[in-house]
Amino acid sequence: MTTSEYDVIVIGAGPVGENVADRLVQGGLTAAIVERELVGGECSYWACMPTKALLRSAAALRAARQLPGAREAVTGELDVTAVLSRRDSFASNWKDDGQVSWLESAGIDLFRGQGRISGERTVEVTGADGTATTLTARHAVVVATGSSALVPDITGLRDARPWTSREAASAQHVPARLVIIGGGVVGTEMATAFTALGSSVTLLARDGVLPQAEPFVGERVIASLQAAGVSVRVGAEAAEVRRDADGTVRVTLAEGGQVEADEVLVAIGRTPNTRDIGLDTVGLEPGAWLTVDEALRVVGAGDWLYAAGDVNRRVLLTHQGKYQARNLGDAIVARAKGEPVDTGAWGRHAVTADERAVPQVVFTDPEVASVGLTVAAAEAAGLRTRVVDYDLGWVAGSSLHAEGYQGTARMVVDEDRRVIVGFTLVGPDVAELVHAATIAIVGEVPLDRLWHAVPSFPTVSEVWLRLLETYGR
Ligand SMILES: Cc1cc2nc3c(=O)[nH]c(=O)nc-3n(C[C@H](O)[C@H](O)[C@H](O)COP(=O)(O)OP(=O)(O)OC[C@H]3O[C@@H](n4cnc5c(N)ncnc54)[C@H](O)[C@@H]3O)c2cc1C
Ligand SMILES: NC(=O)c1ccc[n+]([C@@H]2O[C@H](COP(=O)([O-])OP(=O)(O)OC[C@H]3O[C@@H](n4cnc5c(N)ncnc54)[C@H](O)[C@@H]3O)[C@@H](O)[C@H]2O)c1
Repeated sequence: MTTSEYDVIVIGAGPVGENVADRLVQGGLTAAIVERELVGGECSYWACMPTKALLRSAAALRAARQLPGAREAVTGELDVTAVLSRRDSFASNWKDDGQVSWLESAGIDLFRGQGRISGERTVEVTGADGTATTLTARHAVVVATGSSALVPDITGLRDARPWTSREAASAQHVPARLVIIGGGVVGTEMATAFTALGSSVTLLARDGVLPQAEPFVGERVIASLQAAGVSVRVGAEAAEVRRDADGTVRVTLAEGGQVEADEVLVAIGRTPNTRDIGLDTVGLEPGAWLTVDEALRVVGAGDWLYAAGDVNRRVLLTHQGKYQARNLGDAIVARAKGEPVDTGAWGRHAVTADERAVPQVVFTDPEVASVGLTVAAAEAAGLRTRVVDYDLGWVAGSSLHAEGYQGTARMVVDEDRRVIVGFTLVGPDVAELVHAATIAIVGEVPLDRLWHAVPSFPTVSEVWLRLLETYGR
């Protein structure tokens, strides 16, 4: 067994772990990172990147088909082999050489293997060949071990060899029939992708489609999925799953009836990767999400253990995890150097945006882009709100962008402060519009000042002016 000492040890080299380590080294500390699979984590190989690659070509084709002139030039169908091959390259063919080189260039030491906390400021790494290395940290240990797909206890499901998001994102063939359990982000994105790739898709959305979003979002996505041929079963619950000897999967529904498919994808949320990371050695419960305070310190574990990214359950998104990583990395550096740390609201080391301004884009057809609070969330937070909706199809830029453009924008205003606290867009290509709303919310820009932020004509962004006009001056 060998022992090495670093200022900080990071467990998990996903996007969050990598960014924490980078900030630490840029701040002058030494950092070791421990990874048991591929450097780059879920996002690079089985989540964000490959799924968006699966979706993008079909989206471009749809966009061309919505425009006279371009439409006539599209004479063929989606080339599924080319899409899968492009997806493979976006997943770096499931090899992490590029990310390993980046770690080297950033001055971060990589230890491959399962990392387990084995006491205060100590992490033991067990390599694939059984070799053990003990790492000790002068200042802190950061857990950034992420999350995995949650597979529920539905009778027969595990024996039916279900797909999780991993198998969907890395699929090497397109099943003729796909049944998806869960109407959330993974369920709707994968229904969009696989129906475009040629699968006959059934979506079992027990709790509705994208139920966390503004209600008009689910309505529009359901309509569009149905128009694309997806069978959307709102309220349907899978009670039993069986795979026949010939490979056919049969999902029996709680309300009666059966859906037959070639593959079943489970997309009902995530579970934290904390089962085997030595939490018991520091008095914490293995398998639980790690609860953190405003400084991202793990509650109940002393002042040396931090958790960032999916594993702390604050926000399960790459960009928000990386935001936590940057601010946490800088805070650890500041503490190590005896410099002041500011975790007060919007402070340099705070993660205030996690509560007030989380942007998310769902790459369905149409796209959904939102930031901040929904009306329901704003009211639950006790805010006196005014809601302004605008039909994106009425904006000159939208009608130029696509024939028969359909979409909606909603602005939620805190009436007491006259600032925007929530913004939701649904419509073709709205993804790139949401950052303006993020800036307005984070900057707490008063509505009176927003009248001076003039959107270019004729762009879809002119919806900002229309929303202000509808709100009134
Ligand atoms: C299908 C899908 C699509 C998604 N699309 C998007 C998207 O478009 N945009 C977006 O913002 N988010 C998206 N997400 C969410 C995003 O993938 C996660 O929020 C992000 O990956 C979290 O990063 P992380 O670093 O916290 O964890 P992870 O990416 O899960 O990385 C954790 C790393 O830790 C390693 N690890 C775990 N335990 C140990 C251990 N004991 N020892 C050593 N190593 C360990 C793992 O192998 C892994 O490499 C998507 C998620 C899914 C499932
Ligand atoms: N574009 C993106 O930003 C993107 C894309 C994919 C995933 N993600 C992230 O990955 C995470 C996981 O996505 P997800 O879709 O698995 O989770 P999710 O929480 O978005 O959706 C899961 C859905 O399944 C439903 N559900 C829960 N238990 C169920 C059960 N037993 N039977 C049927 N339905 C059930 C829930 O009500 C929910 O609507 C999300 O938190 C999301 O932020 C992000």
